[in-house]
Amino acid sequence: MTVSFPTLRTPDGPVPPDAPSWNRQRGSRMPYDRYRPAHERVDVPLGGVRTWPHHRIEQAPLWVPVDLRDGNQALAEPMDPARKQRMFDMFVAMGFKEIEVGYPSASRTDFAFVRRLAEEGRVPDDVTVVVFTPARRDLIDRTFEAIEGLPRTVVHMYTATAPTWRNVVLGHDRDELTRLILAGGEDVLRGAERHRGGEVRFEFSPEVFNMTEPDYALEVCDAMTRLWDARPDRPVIVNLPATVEIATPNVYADQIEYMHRNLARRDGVVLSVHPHNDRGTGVACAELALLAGAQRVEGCLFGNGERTGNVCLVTLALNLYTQGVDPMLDFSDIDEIRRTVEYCNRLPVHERQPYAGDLVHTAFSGTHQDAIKKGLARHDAQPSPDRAPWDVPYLPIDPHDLGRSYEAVIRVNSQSGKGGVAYLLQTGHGLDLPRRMQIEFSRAVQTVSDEDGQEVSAKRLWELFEREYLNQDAPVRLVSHSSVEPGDGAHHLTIVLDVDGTRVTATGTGTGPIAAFVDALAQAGIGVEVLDFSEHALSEGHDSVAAAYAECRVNGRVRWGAALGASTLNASLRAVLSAVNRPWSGEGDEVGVVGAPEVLDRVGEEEDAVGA
Ligand SMILES: CC(=O)SCCNC(=O)CCNC(=O)[C@H](O)C(C)(C)COP(=O)(O)OP(=O)(O)OC[C@H]1O[C@@H](n2cnc3c(N)ncnc32)[C@H](O)[C@@H]1OP(=O)(O)O
Ligand SMILES: CC(C)C(=O)C(=O)O
Ligand SMILES: [Mg+2]
Repeated sequence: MTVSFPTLRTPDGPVPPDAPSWNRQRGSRMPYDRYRPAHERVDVPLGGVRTWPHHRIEQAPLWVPVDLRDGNQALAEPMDPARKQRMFDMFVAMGFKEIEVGYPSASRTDFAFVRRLAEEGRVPDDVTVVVFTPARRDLIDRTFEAIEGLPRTVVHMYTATAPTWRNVVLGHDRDELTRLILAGGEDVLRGAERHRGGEVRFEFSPEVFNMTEPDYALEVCDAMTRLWDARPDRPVIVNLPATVEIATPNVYADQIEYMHRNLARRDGVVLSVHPHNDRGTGVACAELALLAGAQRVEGCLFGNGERTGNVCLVTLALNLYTQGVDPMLDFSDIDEIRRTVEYCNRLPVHERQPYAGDLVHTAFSGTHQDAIKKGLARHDAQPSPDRAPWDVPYLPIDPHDLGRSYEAVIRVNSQSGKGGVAYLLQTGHGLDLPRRMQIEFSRAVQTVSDEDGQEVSAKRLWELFEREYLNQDAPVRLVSHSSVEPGDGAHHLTIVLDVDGTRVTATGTGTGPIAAFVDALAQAGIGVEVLDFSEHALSEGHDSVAAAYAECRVNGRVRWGAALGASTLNASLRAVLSAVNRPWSGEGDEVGVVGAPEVLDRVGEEEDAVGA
């Protein structure tokens, strides 16, 4: 069936003449030619001489969350003071040492929040707050009013420097804009001289740095570090934003390396980056920028921020962590961090958000589940699993490290296989199903999930297991049994059965209790052959003591039975009956006599009877 989408036009332009035969894509009628490639919009420095591809990130940069300013200004409902305070306190608890707390000249709420930090002494001794201002005297003065009494502050001044902003927004050519920026810088200097209280340092951002001519960005930044007398003992932060992402991350890296190599007073400069995520590559930009010489990264938790957001600091820091580099931040309760950010921003964190989304440690698909189950089993077999090297397939990080349990790691739907099903029964109920039984049961589960198209919850999975194997309304039930071992190697077992409401007593003999049971069943007219058998004690915390599984041939059909029991013997006998009783479709399905059975009183030697 062809479905029509009336507003769409299947591309019907020519197939490019040089297209290979395996690619039949045609030209679209989208007006892509309205857009220009990055290399036509900005000069890209460093062609052929870049060094960043050869570097590695071996230590965490200085992380600076800008959620309380850049993130906040992007919210339909900006944070109220309580929300701001809660986020600030969380940043402190996580280990951030430099925190941008707002744009105090922008609103009364921002101003009041900074005042509260100052007046109530809420900034710990080792934390520096950053406040943001444009290069306008009235707003700079107001900014200094806000920080009066704060122990350590960075005053962060910004002005857009790219041609479109110069021409369209600010109406200044390069020289005029440099003068405006330097005038702002002087106002900041004066504010700092008059400032009563603790230390003030300076930060300058040429907004839209990534679209600014490299020589002009360099000229303006050098002018600012000269004006502010950048020195190693009182460094100036030069923050180079990709305010709107327009290029692949390698271009940003080239731009950062160019500045890193050419900035004057480099040892008096903290080189900072501030990527946004318009192309979805904010994280890549930040990482490549670190390779290129950046020392400080501004971003927001879970990537809040204007449009597609700021670079996500959680992803960046945990990317380092999974390389064995200390992120110098604490993520050991990622869900608490996520809840706090969701509360403050009134925005949900996506289920697929790296490291923190609800689904990111979850596997639905069968082969992934199988691999994870095997990987976790191997991992847990090591002496101290919590400290052991992590190498579990499909899980780039141990969810435990983030305060998560393994419970959500495996979830079952129609894409799942035996591994996931077995894992859930094992973790939820302590059952260790034999491999062929896993295969059999997962088919039953798949039939159900295929039919209703939905996820099979752990509760539903257990109901299915009970229905398949532990059914109490079965036609043949074991009422009682008593066994005797006279010492001649033989085992004698007397059983009382309830067969469709009729009591039947029978006695059997065999080399072990199961063989004797099978013999007794045969005497009672029930033919069954036990092909494989296993049992185990349930893991701690489960009420019953034993689980038993029996693979049986009944009426020429092979199927598994299972039972839980207060004793191993009880569970074992009822596991055999479970196989006898299980409903299945097909011909000649009644329970019937098949002659004297040959019984195996052993575990796991049979070849795969059900198929892999
Ligand atoms: C990439 C970024 O995130 S930059 C930060 C952006 N954040 C915000 O804007 C949030 C807070 N801002 C605000 O609340 C307001 O913009 C205020 C209170 C700061 C200023 O408000 P207003 O005085 O009404 O000015 P408005 O918002 O219209 O700003 C535009 C004016 O500032 C000028 N301007 C813009 N950026 C800068 C700058 N960095 N330095 C100096 N002047 C600037 C513009 O040229 C324009 O001037 P004009 O009115 O002479 O044409
Ligand atoms: C650092 C400032 C100017 C900013 O938020 C940006 O450019 O994105
Ligand atoms: Mg920004």
